[in-house]
Amino acid sequence: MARSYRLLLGGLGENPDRQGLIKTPERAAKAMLYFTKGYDQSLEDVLNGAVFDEDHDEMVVVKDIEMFSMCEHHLVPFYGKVSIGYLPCNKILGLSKLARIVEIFSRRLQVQERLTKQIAVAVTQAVQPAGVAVVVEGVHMCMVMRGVQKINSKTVTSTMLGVFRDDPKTREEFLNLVNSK
Ligand SMILES: Nc1nc2c(ncn2[C@@H]2O[C@H](COP(=O)(O)OP(=O)(O)OP(=O)(O)O)[C@@H](O)[C@H]2O)c(=O)[nH]1
Ligand SMILES: [Zn+2]
Repeated sequence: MARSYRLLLGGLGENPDRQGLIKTPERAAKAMLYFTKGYDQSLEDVLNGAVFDEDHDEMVVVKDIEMFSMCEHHLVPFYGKVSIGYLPCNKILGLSKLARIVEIFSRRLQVQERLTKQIAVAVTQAVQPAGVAVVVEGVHMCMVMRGVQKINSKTVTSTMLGVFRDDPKTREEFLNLVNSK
């Protein structure tokens, strides 16, 4: 990867051997590997056994989880926040694990729609709840810094599984909780 970044600097007409750029290919490769570290993570590792038996069947919502991802079309960032709700079926998940699940799938080359669905499916796999809801609000730098340059645009995507898909009241309760201050 560092060799590729060196070529890229040449392609920009830069001198990769000038002082400020000598270590840039290694730095950039390291940064890109960090932005995509989710490829090396599995759901099982991240859960670390933090699934607990609990007689709780009311909605759990963790909202406004920060998310940084990389647009797979332009290799520039998109970022925003993720809200996750689930309706437990006698099993709950360590709360931090919801944020860690966001990390597994956001730290990859992504489109926001797939990211949203992958998070919902992972929560389902982790605790087999009665339903899962995920809403992602993202700002895409490919639409801000280039292209159509719409600096205030936000993209909202959602995935509703189980009761959140089938029951409008459950979905509404989730959306009210997510949209409340
Ligand atoms: N659905 C979806 N599209 C995305 C996402 N991120 C970027 N895109 C879009 O991917 C598309 C790629 O379109 P192309 O026409 O091949 O590329 P482009 O010429 O750079 O397009 P413009 O961005 O319109 O200038 C663009 O419409 C982007 O807005 C995403 O997360 N989801
Ligand atoms: Zn893009």
